[in-house]
Amino acid sequence: MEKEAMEGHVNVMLPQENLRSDLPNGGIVLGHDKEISTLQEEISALRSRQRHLNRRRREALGKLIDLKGSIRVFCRVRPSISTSNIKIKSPVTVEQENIAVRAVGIKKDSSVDRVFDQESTQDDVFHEVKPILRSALDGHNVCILAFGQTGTGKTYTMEGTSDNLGAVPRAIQELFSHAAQDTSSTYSFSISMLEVYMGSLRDLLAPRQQPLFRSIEGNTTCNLSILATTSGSVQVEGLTDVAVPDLKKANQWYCRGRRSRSTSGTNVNNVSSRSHCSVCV
Ligand SMILES: Nc1ncnc2c1ncn2[C@@H]1O[C@H](COP(=O)(O)OP(=O)(O)OP(=O)(O)O)[C@@H](O)[C@H]1O
Repeated sequence: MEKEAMEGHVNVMLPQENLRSDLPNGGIVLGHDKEISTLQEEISALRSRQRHLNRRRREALGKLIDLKGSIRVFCRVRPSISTSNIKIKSPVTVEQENIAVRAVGIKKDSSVDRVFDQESTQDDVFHEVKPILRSALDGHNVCILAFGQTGTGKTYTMEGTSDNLGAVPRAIQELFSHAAQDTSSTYSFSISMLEVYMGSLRDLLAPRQQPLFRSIEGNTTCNLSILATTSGSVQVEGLTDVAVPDLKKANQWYCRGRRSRSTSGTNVNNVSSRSHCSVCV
């Protein structure tokens, strides 16, 4: 059984004589010793190959990001919310990388990396987010930011609904699932959540102040400052940074942030692994 497991892992075919259990004079022990040392060599060779391939994959991903640009802009068009049965011609024309909006006789064209039309699904959006998560797991800082005026679908895209999850819960699941599969590295995650609203930053994970009235939610930290460190990275002063040991905990923190979020404004979430890799929404 043990042997089966080892063979399954490194895919090594052993000579038939090593498998015999009736060899005289300690033949079994000697045979297995040889077997173990062969397997150990195979394992260390495979590990070093895996390290080499990982390095090459990271380099390739880095080049891809350089080619595509480290900032990618997507545009998602929300389906029109009709209050009557009258069909109104959509003012928006969508192509793969272009979007044109016509209003009061004026046409405005914009080019972005990818346009998601009215029929686009949460899966379509998350498909574009996935490579960024790979980058985060490799130790790079990444940021996904939803921006738009009220009612344009930021919350829907980022949070989604319980039966149609958005980018953030999917990203958290994806990060933890990759980390669980990768037995060659150790990952540590922390999560912080920020809301940018009316020009100020709010830490959604900071302990609440006692509300004055039961019906009024206590305020969390407001007007946090964004600072640049001497190394050029950006940090938010006094931000609660919560270590997240597992997916369950990550979801708990995420839900806590969600509950405290106001109905309008941009949500910023931050999931980090190993060094400072982050996903902001
Ligand atoms: N792609 C979509 N498909 C279906 N419904 C959508 C989509 N995008 C947004 N909606 C719906 O449109 C409404 C407004 O969306 P949402 O609350 O996400 O906007 P928002 O940008 O977060 O607004 P606010 O800034 O006010 O919080 C919601 O009822 C949401 O379910």
